[in-house]
Amino acid sequence: MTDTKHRSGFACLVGRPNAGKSTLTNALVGEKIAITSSRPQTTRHTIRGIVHRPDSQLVLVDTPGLHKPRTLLGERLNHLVRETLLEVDVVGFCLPADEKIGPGDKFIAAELKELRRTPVVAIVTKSDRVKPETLAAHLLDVQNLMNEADDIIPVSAVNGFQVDAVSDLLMSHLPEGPRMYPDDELTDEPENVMIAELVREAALEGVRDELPHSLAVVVDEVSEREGRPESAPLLDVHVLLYVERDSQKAIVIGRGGSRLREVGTNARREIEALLGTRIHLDLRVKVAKDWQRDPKQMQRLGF
Ligand SMILES: Nc1nc2c(ncn2[C@@H]2O[C@H](COP(=O)(O)OP(=O)(O)OP(=O)(O)O)[C@@H](O)[C@H]2O)c(=O)[nH]1
Repeated sequence: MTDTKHRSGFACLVGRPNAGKSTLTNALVGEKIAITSSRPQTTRHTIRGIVHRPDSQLVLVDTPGLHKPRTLLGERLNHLVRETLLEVDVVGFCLPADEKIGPGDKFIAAELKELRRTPVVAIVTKSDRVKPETLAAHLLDVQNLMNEADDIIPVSAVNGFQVDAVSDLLMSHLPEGPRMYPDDELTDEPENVMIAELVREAALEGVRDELPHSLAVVVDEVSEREGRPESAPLLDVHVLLYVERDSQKAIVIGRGGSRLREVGTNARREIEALLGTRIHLDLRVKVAKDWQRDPKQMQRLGF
């Protein structure tokens, strides 16, 4: 390549719930920062990961699933997604290889066509889940869905197939520009938001009901424990989990508090890895009635 100019800019991944956006973000960035879960729609906050190369820097904005709004929360998410789409240099449209193109994908494709100026790369995710001939047929379907000028690329975030190629392709659409972040920066998401996401992820694990939409997690306070030796600091992290109904509170807490203890243990491990220091994690579950439909409560909970 003769082009040695440095490039930098923003990309965001869109796609219907469960399309593999968070997992791909992690694979591109190479460290766990976005939250993955087998439940749809767990990524509420815009989380940025940064891919560093000697000649380019790609800032990834991981957006919540673009979908038809069901509640006030859904409407706000979509507004956030649209704003993000207009601000970035390139959009990666994730379509899982193991599912046929559906109304959700068509809805997003139509939204993307409205963008006009922003280039779109169609990323066919989870390619490890299908046979080559199924993948080939799927790529043709995706091509028919997209504009002629759009790039199409298959990838697997799980076995690493073409992950670097996806970075290259996204980076090729970035404008010339200097580095925007230091090399060791992986995300500029405030730590508290990441802590809240890790607790949320742990609390949703294995819960087989409508909880995902009803659980909001807020970090109340983080403080350094006094009187600890300098070589072994301890952080006290107080986190509030808001649910909408008493019945959901019971689910989160579990019999005799057993489930909440397990959530705490799992989340603590992740948060300690994130912060690189030992923590004491204090979890409280509260009921905020119908918070999803109440703009004031939503604001308080950070939406
Ligand atoms: N086999 C395989 N599974 C994948 C791959 N990428 C994602 N998955 C799985 O697909 C599921 C959904 O992945 P996520 O990354 O959470 O999807 P998402 O699009 O961020 O989902 P939302 O947050 O709901 O919008 C998870 O169970 C992942 O483990 C892949 O490349 N191969």
